Amino acid sequence: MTTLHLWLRHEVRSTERRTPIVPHDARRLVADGAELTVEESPQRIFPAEEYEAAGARIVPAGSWVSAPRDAVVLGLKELPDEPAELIHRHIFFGHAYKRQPGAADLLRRFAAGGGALLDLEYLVDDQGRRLAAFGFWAGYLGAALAVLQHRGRLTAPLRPTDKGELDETLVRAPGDEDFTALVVGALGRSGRGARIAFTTAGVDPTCWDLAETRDLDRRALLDHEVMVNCVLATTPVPPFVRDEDLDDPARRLRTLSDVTCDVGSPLNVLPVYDRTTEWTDPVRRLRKEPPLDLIAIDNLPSLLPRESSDDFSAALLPQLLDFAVGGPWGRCLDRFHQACRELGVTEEESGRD
Ligand SMILES: NC(=O)c1ccc[n+]([C@@H]2O[C@H](COP(=O)([O-])OP(=O)(O)OC[C@H]3O[C@@H](n4cnc5c(N)ncnc54)[C@H](O)[C@@H]3O)[C@@H](O)[C@H]2O)c1
Repeated sequence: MTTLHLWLRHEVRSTERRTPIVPHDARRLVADGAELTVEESPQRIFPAEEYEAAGARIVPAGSWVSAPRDAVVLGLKELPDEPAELIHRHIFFGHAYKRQPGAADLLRRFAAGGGALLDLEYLVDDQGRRLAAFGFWAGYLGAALAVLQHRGRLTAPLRPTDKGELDETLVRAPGDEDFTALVVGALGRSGRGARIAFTTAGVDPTCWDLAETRDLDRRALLDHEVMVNCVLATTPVPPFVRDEDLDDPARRLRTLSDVTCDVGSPLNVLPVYDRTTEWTDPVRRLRKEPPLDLIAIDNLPSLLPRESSDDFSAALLPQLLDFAVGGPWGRCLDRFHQACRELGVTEEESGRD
């Protein structure tokens, strides 16, 4: 059996402090016989020294481009624009299989170099269930920001924090008024996170999932003052909120937090806005009268980099310890080849399969 050589890369996005493997789990990989190389990274929440103490070799940021060809490069988010040809197997969220902008260009780089994308979004068990995901903390933060906004306590710009500090701001203070809240997609990962954040804030939300939206009671939805959308839509459904609902004088909804952020997609259940909000400006007023504020941040878990990395890494570790040709990684590779075919990207014979 060949030894896995895993190469943890630096993230190019400067606000990305998360990591897919934390030092504690790096130690397990090394103990299991994996060779682990870790790039220095100024913003990663865990310093390189902790990986070194776990048995990893430390190398400069971005040096994966000259890593041995058999190294598997591990990251979370986008690669830099260079090199044009990608010769390695890369594990990260490629966001390239739903015809996103730049998808074909990325796949072409892999095809040109004979490398492959093992997309973390498509690392699934034999039932198709995701094996490692950040959803819980996305929902937790989506609900937490909605509570803070609704109570007039959200300050911008947002900055990464830890759960203890965040929870202190969530605890109900004297003078905080009761409000009604709704979590849609409540049975999923992010829905669970949202429910727990509401509980921390002393709010008992209404919880809806597929059964409750099948015959949507939009009036009941609009009667909630705060709504957090956590659905993972796979087929188009009637929108939960429409433009005309925003103009409805009877609407009680004041704060809308969209964790799903499917803006622009045909599957979008909240087609009432056209762009996400940012850490610098997390809230956008959609209507003045009655007021409605939107929060739609698409990188929520990065606001709790330590907790979200710990959870993600714990889920990914067993898969890395069993990095085999078939199984979940085989399915990832099949999905990569399928995406190349769908986008008309011709792969060279890489002899990798
Ligand atoms: N904003 C962010 O930073 C961020 C981060 C991670 C994930 N996400 C997104 O959050 C969404 C949810 O992710 P997840 O990991 O919680 O998914 P999940 O699959 O664990 O849960 C989704 C839930 O939505 C429910 N659902 C689907 N369609 C529904 C409908 N029409 N009505 C009611 N419920 C419905 C499902 O039954 C399920 O319980 C995804 O779109 C994901 O991409 C956003």
